Amino acid sequence: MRIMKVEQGGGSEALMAISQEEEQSIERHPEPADEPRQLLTVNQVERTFQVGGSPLHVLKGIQMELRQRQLVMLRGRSGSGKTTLLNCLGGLDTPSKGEIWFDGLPFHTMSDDQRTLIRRKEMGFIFQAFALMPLLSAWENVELSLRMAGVPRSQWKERVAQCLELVGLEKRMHHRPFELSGGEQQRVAIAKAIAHKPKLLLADEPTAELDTGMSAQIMAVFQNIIRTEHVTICMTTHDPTILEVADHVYEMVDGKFI
Ligand SMILES: Nc1ncnc2c1ncn2[C@@H]1O[C@H](COP(=O)(O)OP(=O)(O)OP(=O)(O)O)[C@@H](O)[C@H]1O
Repeated sequence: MRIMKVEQGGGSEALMAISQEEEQSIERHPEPADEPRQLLTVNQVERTFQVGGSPLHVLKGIQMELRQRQLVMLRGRSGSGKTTLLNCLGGLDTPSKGEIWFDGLPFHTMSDDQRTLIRRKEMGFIFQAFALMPLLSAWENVELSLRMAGVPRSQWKERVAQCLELVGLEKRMHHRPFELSGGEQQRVAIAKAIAHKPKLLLADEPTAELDTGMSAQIMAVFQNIIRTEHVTICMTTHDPTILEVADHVYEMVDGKFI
């Protein structure tokens, strides 16, 4: 049995026990070598919430796939279900029906602890709930992410410098969030989310608070990290001006893709 730290909303941490047997019981089911490489497959996913005693069907049979090194966008009106889907993809929530396969792992049948383990090692998040720590510098924020992911301390310095450079913040490394612009803060959030070399980066409205110029810069950073870090990015957006850089756009209306 070992004890690990897990993130909670608002950046706080909790201790969670993960048994060795549980770690070992996570079996991957790799795809046959002759098929194209998919990172994530979503099969007929539904998510229903109970609200005031009645069911609210938020996801109504979602079918999608993410391949390695793709930039995929989920677009749709407020309330269409984008965040709910992103939460399911990241294992923060589980579907009521259907399957989610992440890199050969059946996310839909795994325990919360198993999903937490995979999430910490193989996914990065740019969500409000995983926002920057306000009293820590850009450098310390990225370092914290490596500490949380269990990366050996000896690797921190080089990796933090590399990530801040990747997002173009090498000259602002020691600034704290309130000393940075909105776009720069978002770049720290990106550096923090990719520091532990995840396979999948999930971002909920990463350009929502930014003007057109800054949004374009963030998209350029995304394209850069796909090229250099070989990560797959899935993000939600309302912004029609950034859609052209996506490899694929899923349009969501009332819990379904159209
Ligand atoms: N835990 C929950 N319990 C009950 N209803 C929920 C829950 N989470 C989401 N919903 C409902 O599901 C619907 C879709 O919400 P969701 O946040 O996924 O939409 P969205 O497309 O991301 O919207 P926005 O663009 O405004 O963020 C909303 O009507 C919301 O109220």
